[in-house]
Amino acid sequence: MEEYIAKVLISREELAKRVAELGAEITRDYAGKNLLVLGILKGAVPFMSDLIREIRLPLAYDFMALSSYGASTQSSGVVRILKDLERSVEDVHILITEDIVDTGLTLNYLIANLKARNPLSVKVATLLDKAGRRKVEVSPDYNCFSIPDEFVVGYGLDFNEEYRNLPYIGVLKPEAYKSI
Ligand SMILES: O=P(O)(O)OC[C@H]1O[C@H](OP(=O)(O)OP(=O)(O)O)[C@H](O)[C@@H]1O
Ligand code: HPA
Ligand SMILES: [Mg+2]
Repeated sequence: MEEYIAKVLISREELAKRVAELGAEITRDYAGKNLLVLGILKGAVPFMSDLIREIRLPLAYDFMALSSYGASTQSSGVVRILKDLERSVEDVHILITEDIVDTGLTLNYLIANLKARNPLSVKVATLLDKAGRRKVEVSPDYNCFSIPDEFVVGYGLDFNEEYRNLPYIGVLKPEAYKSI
């Protein structure tokens, strides 16, 4: 699997350190609040799983699965909900966890959709922010790492469903794209 990794962008140790810092910040900000951590399947799973164990507060967590509409590889901004929340959110502060904010189209849709359900608040924690690719104005409230416009994999991020289980964030070699 790792023969296709050109370089390690963020090491396992750097990930753990930064996720712990973010967890401490969220612990301070949400003390005394009814917190629902929302994981966006599938990429957010490793980040969310590590982050919730660094948040030293009572919390609930749930998941949503979203899909960009249509067969195009270019996201259209129209998003379908494949799996929704299990209960109403009017009494909770929602913290969305994402692996990456890229064009921002997914998050833009999701925030509007959640706000329409009248939660106490909606904020976003992302592992990676690729701000150079933004198509809509959306900025995460918490971000672990800002990254350049390179296609990254690992720690939840996939290429064609592979590489999600790498324990670090890596950049793919061009051969990886050509081999499929
Ligand atoms: O800012 P955007 O351009 O909208 O891109 C970001 C979204 O794309 C990825 O999800 P993907 O659809 O690949 O699903 P996955 O998490 O199952 O890999 C990622 O996990 C974000 O949800
Ligand atoms: O760089 C990326 N890698 C994997 N999935 C992604 N989804 C948006 N950007 C990326
Ligand atoms: Mg993906």
